Amino acid sequence: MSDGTCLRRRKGAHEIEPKTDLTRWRFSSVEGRQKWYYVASSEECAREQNALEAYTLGLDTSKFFPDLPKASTAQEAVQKAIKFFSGLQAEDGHWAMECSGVLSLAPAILMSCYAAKISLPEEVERELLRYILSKQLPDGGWGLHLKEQSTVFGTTFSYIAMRILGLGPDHPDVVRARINLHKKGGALGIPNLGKVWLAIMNLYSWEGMNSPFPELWLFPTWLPGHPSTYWCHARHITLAMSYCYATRLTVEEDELIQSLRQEIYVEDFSTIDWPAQRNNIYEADLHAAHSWMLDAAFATFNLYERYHFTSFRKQAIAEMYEQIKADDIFSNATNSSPTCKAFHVLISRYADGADSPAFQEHISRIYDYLWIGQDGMLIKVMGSQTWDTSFAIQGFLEAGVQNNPDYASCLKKAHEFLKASQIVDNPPNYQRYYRQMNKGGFPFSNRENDWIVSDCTAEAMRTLMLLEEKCPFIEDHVAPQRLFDAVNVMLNMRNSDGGFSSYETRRGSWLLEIMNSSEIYADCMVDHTYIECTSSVMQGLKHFRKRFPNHREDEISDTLNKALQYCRNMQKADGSWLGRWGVCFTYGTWFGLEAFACMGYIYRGGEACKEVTKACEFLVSKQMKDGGWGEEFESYRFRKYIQHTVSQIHQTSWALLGLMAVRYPDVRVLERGIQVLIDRQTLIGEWPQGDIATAFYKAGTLHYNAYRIIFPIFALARFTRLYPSSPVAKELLKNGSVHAVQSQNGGC
Ligand SMILES: CC(C)=CCC[C@@H](C)[C@H]1CC[C@@]2(C)C3=C(CC[C@]12C)[C@@]1(C)CC[C@H](O)C(C)(C)[C@@H]1CC3
Repeated sequence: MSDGTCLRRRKGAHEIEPKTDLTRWRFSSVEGRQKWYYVASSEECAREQNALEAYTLGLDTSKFFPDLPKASTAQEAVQKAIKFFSGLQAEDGHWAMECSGVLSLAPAILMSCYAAKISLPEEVERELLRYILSKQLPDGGWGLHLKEQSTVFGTTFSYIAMRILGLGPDHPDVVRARINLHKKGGALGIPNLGKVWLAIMNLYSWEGMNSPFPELWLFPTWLPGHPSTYWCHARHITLAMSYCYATRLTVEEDELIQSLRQEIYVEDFSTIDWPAQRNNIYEADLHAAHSWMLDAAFATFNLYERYHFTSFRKQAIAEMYEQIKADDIFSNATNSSPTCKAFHVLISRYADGADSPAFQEHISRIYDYLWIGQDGMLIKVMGSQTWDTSFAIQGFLEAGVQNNPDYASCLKKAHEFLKASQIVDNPPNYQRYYRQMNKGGFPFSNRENDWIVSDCTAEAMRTLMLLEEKCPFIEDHVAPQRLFDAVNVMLNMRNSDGGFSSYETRRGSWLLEIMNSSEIYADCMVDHTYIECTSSVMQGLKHFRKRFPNHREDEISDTLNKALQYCRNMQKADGSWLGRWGVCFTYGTWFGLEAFACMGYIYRGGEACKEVTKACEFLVSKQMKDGGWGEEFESYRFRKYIQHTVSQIHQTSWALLGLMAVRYPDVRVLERGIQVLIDRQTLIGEWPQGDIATAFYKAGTLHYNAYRIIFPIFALARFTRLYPSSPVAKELLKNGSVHAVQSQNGGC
């Protein structure tokens, strides 16, 4: 795939006509809680659509963002981009941009709503259908993510979703999908997570599943393989699936279900040998095969299942319910991920009752995950509110917008938002629920979600500090105690190898990966240590130490030194680092270089330490003919750099940011990259959508709509600040000599 058009199937957004009047959609957000709603045609729209709404929906935005002359320098380009992007800031100060790409999420929510008898507004349903149809592959099927070939999982889920949304079995797209599914042998080859949803929908027998052994939740935590040692996402998905399995939560049979039983299988439903399907997974769906140890464990669990003790089972159900409820309460029913959210909504309906406040709260929180983009409505993989806002502001400040009074209110609002995103207290009795202290941390999305991430904490804390240092007009500063809390939480997240994981400290060992039963994702059982998280925490702590040199001084120094050693240990022989949350070596190497830069390891007098030199050599060796960088998302799966055919805006920005962080001395290299960013900027000041920016767990990809804007802003701004005399930076100095301005304080 060359240019990212894969993100839009059917040759473009507008090939599938919108199913609602797009001008009637409105967006609201309070402290990052996002909500799209439709103003019925019988009602008066209380206000005109704003720039964010019109832009997100793909409507005409010329009255907000008129075409401007093409920028000829980095400075012009960055000013233009900031003017544009500040126009998209939401009313509560954050940037609300799509973070999407997991195609099973909307079908799962739809099945949950179907089973829990929740009716979504008609307009929401119509736009959900548009999105699903827009992602149908030419062969009639769907993958699990935007770059995947069609699979049984993707196709079965989208098929059921289309039927729930009202398309009949003879609709041409449904027919195409069915033919595709039948060619794959029907829905029986669906992986584990899919089997659970089919069983809930009464389309599959619980007998056809390997037992997840729900009693595991009653075992002591020191037992190897206890769920408390899993990565939080693996833990919570296992929890929800085990609860549904243990209670055999199943929707009543109705006409649609009877019909679906005929449609999604090749064989007669009543003749299927269910136990024989437990390990039946279609080849293209399988990304993490069972180990023999897992198969042996399943054989034991399945045997136990036949004779299990009812009293143990009851206790296990009660324990799992308590764990599930705790997450509902802590996360305000948004849960750790939308995958869990779909389960929890349904569990709440069955366990708490249709009229319970808990269930009603769950329904209202479905809207927190709904997002309408140019291809219709989808379920976000998470909101990226805090993350995107932190990087947007870092770029803005690097560009010096604090000196322009026009942006004062934008910066103030962002400051307010970030302040409001910090978690102010630990959840009650959190250790009981295998959580870690989170007081002072920041989430990826917004405070109400309650799940903090190490790098989101570091980036948000640093951004808040930068805002307060650079903007005299921001007076309502964060109390130092809140910054101390952020530092406490980060120090509490140190791993023994010196690095940092994402949500919690690393608990299980690599051995746990052998027991990965997800079948669709690899490397997802443990919260491993990541270069990105480690580097962000280092930059955050380094910045903090400048202002509070005596606060937990020894621990911070020790943490920084050990973290740097971790970075050294993780560097590959070719100088790169493997990034896990962005594609891939380019992303990882950017963070690796920032880590070294913030510790003062930059080029001086044309020389740098060997780690920095090698990393720069690696990046420079990957610079493409046009001056940009481009790496295929498959690099992560194959663990080697795979060259893209087209340079990508986000990767060009990451590579440039890394090189500039360490003051790479050959400015020509930087200028060529910067020129790509200038040339590709559109007339309104944004950049066109490129290829996918994130690959995770070896078999997932994510689409971040903000990355093609925030990272070029950051790179252009850093270039303009560091190399003002480059002819590519500023018009005024066009004839000046080209040299780097060495700064003493590294990239932080
Ligand atoms: C089908 C399934 C399992 C869906 C759930 C997906 C979530 C578990 C994924 C989606 C987005 C995701 C990849 C993300 C992250 C963790 C796992 C997430 C939440 C984190 C927070 C990890 C730390 C990273 O540095 C960064 C902050 C970039 C990402 C953001 C997205």
